[in-house]
Amino acid sequence: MGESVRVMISEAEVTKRIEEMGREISEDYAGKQIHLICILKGGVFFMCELAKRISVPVSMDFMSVGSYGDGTTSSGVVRIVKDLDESLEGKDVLVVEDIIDSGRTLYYLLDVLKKRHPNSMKLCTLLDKPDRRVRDVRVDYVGFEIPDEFVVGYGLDYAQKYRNLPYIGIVEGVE
Ligand SMILES: O=P(O)(O)OC[C@H]1O[C@H](OP(=O)(O)OP(=O)(O)O)[C@H](O)[C@@H]1O
Ligand code: HPA
Ligand SMILES: [Mg+2]
Repeated sequence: MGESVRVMISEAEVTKRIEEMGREISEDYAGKQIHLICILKGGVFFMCELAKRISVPVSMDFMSVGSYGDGTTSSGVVRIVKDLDESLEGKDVLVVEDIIDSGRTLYYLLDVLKKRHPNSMKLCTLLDKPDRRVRDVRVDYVGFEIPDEFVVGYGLDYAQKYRNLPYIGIVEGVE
């Protein structure tokens, strides 16, 4: 059987939820500036859509942390592929992710970022897959809680494919 993608969360549903999250975040950070940190590559679509719906001033930086390679399970070894350009000293940092799955990526990353003395640090993810958690990570903003399925689209890949799908889908017909 060939590989195919079935829609799990439609483009309209994702857009509506991101609008709500943008409003909630803007209220919570009223009077402040948010330093958004995008975790590449998966976080990029969500971060762009979210940033457009935040009404307080934002600055942005990008970091790439890899552990999945081309498979559907994490290797468990997290490494920084590209570090941030700017210091976090005194900033109100909001880390933006596409998905929290085992929690390994964020567990490692939050530990690294906390040591850089931000004024505050919160975590925002489009998708949360709690059934697969092996590391405890406190998430402040969650778009959707999803079941234990390997998903693609909206930044999420399977072997680097499908990131550009405008919805969240389930890959079928793969190991
Ligand atoms: O909670 P975890 O089990 O650690 O999984 C979540 C992480 O894995 C994916 O990134 P990946 O390492 O595949 O890099 P990518 O964003 O470039 O695809 C995803 O974008 C998250 O960053
Ligand atoms: O379900 C997933 N899909 C794509 N990439 C991922 N990285 C962690 N979990 C996933
Ligand atoms: Mg990936």
